[in-house]
Amino acid sequence: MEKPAGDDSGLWAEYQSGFGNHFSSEALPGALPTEQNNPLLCPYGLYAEQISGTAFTAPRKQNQRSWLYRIKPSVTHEPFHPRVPGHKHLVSEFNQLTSSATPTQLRWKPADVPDAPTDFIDGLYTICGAGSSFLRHGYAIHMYAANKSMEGCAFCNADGDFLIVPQKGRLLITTECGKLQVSPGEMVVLPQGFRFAINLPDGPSRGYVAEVFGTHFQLPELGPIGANGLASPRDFLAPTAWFEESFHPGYTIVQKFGGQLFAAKQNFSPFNVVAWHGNYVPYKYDLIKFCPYNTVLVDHGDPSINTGSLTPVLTAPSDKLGVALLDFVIFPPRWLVAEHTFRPPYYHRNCMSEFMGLIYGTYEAKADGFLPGGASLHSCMTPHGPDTKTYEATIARAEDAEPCRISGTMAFMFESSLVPRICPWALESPNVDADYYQCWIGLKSHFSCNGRPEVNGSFTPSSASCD
Ligand SMILES: O=C(O)Cc1cc(O)ccc1O
Ligand SMILES: [Fe+2]
Repeated sequence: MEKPAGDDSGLWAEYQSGFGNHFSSEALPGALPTEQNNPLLCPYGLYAEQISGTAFTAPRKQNQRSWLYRIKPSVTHEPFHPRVPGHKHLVSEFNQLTSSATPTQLRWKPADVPDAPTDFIDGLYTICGAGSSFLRHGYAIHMYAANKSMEGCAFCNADGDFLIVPQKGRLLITTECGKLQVSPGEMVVLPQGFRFAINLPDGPSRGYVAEVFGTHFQLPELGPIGANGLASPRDFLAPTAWFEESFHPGYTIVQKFGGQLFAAKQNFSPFNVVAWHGNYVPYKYDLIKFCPYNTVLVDHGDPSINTGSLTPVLTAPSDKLGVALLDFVIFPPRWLVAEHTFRPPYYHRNCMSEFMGLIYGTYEAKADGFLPGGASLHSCMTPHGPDTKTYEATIARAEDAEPCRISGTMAFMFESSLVPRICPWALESPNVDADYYQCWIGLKSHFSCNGRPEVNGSFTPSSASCD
């Protein structure tokens, strides 16, 4: 049970801990049928309803479904119609009509939260992505900037799972399984199909969203690390049953279906699930609980689970062994101890594409310009690495690098094997940092044919060749 920080109104949400568990929860005693899933008459006169997150026939290890026992079934609504007003900035199919590709390094300054009343749905906008929600393969990366709670409506994403990373402002999320309070520094997964409503108790709010089509997030394998470390299953928190019975004329279900919003009216709250059980559930995780593993002698390990400073919290797998559709990776506070090693991220080109965001603090590879709430995108094989200031400062103190602690920072990466296409409004945004490339242009040659590289002195280009 957790008390919301800064909230003296009492407990807002109660949780159950674990990842991938078969949870069960009831808000009224005896509301959960215990002998079978689908009794002829459910306790309290409830309706039984299943939500399936995988095909019925998916292997048992991957199979995800939950049984919801509710006052009225979710089918009790008028027909869906395209929502008016529509939403022009959501994409779930990435092709030449919706988005474009560029290999250039991209960086965005933090977006301002709009002054006009904007809720989570209207404040959501797609940055980039790959594949198609219709074909059940791919992902979209969105951001949101909003200032007001959703009122009289619930959102349902038929396209994929949302992994939300708030950067500013708490999210009070009511779901069919119960409530979740998510603060900056935490993340939350709202799986495909669940209805939810987001309240913004702190007003101006913004953050990042990864959406995966056709698969779900799972914990990565630990390999030689052993049975413990990285994100611990018990630190994942799922809601407990919570319901309201309200006559609510004009309540709207807003369904994202193929990137388009549809609306359907009903006269009651969809948060009418009195009891539920199953392993298909929303959940949250506090990133500071992550237990990173890292280099203890030399070199900057590869950004992989075993050796990197870069360790996936969650991974959405592709069909290729060891290759992610989308990894969620964090760069948490930790000790750097490597000897005679360039400790920041190395310069690199990667067949995977890297979208990064910063929740708070500064990121070790960028002395300037990568700000909390901002973002960067380095697509497949696009070169990138530390900016000039970081490089020069690192080699200037190379001789006496003591163990040091990176503190007060939380950066993250959505890393994918599918190459993203970028939405036009993201490319044309006034927040695009047109001078991003300048952060590397100043990297000068330290090359010297004759011995040790010149580090602090001035460098004179030489026409001599070394052989
Ligand atoms: O590009 C980045 O900053 C992310 C990153 C960090 C790191 O430590 C190694 C590789 C990598 O892509
Ligand atoms: Fe990188």
